[in-house]
Amino acid sequence: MTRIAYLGPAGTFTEQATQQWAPEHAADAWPAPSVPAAIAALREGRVDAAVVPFENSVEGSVPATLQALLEGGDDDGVRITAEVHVEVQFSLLVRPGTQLEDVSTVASHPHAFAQTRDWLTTHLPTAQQVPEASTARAAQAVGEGLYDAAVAAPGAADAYGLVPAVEHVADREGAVTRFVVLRAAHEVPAPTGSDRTTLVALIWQNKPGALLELLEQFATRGIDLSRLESRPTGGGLGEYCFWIDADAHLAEARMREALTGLRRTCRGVRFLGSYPRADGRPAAVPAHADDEAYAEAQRWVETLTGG
Ligand SMILES: O=C(O)C(=O)C[C@]1(C(=O)O)C=C[C@@H](O)C=C1
Repeated sequence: MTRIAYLGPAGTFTEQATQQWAPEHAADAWPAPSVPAAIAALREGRVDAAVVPFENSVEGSVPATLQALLEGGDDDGVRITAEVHVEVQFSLLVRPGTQLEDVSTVASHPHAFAQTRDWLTTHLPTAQQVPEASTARAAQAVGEGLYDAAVAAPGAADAYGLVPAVEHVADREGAVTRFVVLRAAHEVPAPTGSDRTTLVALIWQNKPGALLELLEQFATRGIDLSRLESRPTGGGLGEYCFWIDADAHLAEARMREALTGLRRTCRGVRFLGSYPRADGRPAAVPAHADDEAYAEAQRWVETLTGG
């Protein structure tokens, strides 16, 4: 039995991701009130896995998740072990009988507001927007009479006795949110040939070429990057760290070499996991960068002293 924490309450997109990832355990999963609470439950051993939102194809990364992951210090053993993609659709949910013209307060998750901004500006220009911890928490609060409407997943309506006033309120159809499954104790799943590694690198400030040097660690080893994002460290204006998704696995020689290069040249490196890609796209490994090429080169170096 795998005990899972997810960003709750019931009816979030994160719950959908949990059902997709572990259908057999999802019914018993714990709906955490926030992303930090889900990750804290994992760190404290109260659950075996935590499912949290990571980034969205329209609005980008989820700051609460990135921040909570970094709070683990140098290495608390928390690892991303899987990713799940969920297509997100939004409805405007209300209590039965509420008309659109009666709506003066709308609640939702900030990422959901960002994805329905144009619709809300056009159709509810004077309504007050209230951020909540999740879309389902917003729907629950509407059910409790705290707000008039919630922007949430269509499926959240049933859980809280609501009905859709309007369906499909997203500004862009086909948006996808990427969720990650976290586990503790340094767990790294075996390579599959379609893997990603997530890292955070802190470069030396005011060092010309520091970012180029960071990128070179991957480029010279034939590793494709699928994501590179600079985010403030919180330590002062102008202090940034880089979030990196690299298309390679820790078990591969090219990735291990890149990590040693980062360790030597950066101010700090945080390894957050190697795990299978949700889309299953096979990694393109140049011939000069596969494990055999590294092994052959190593054997050659050893012959140089006549050994
Ligand atoms: O509030 C939810 O339902 C969530 O699962 C969180 C979340 C997010 O953090 O981006 C997930 C998907 C949507 O993009 C909006 C909200």
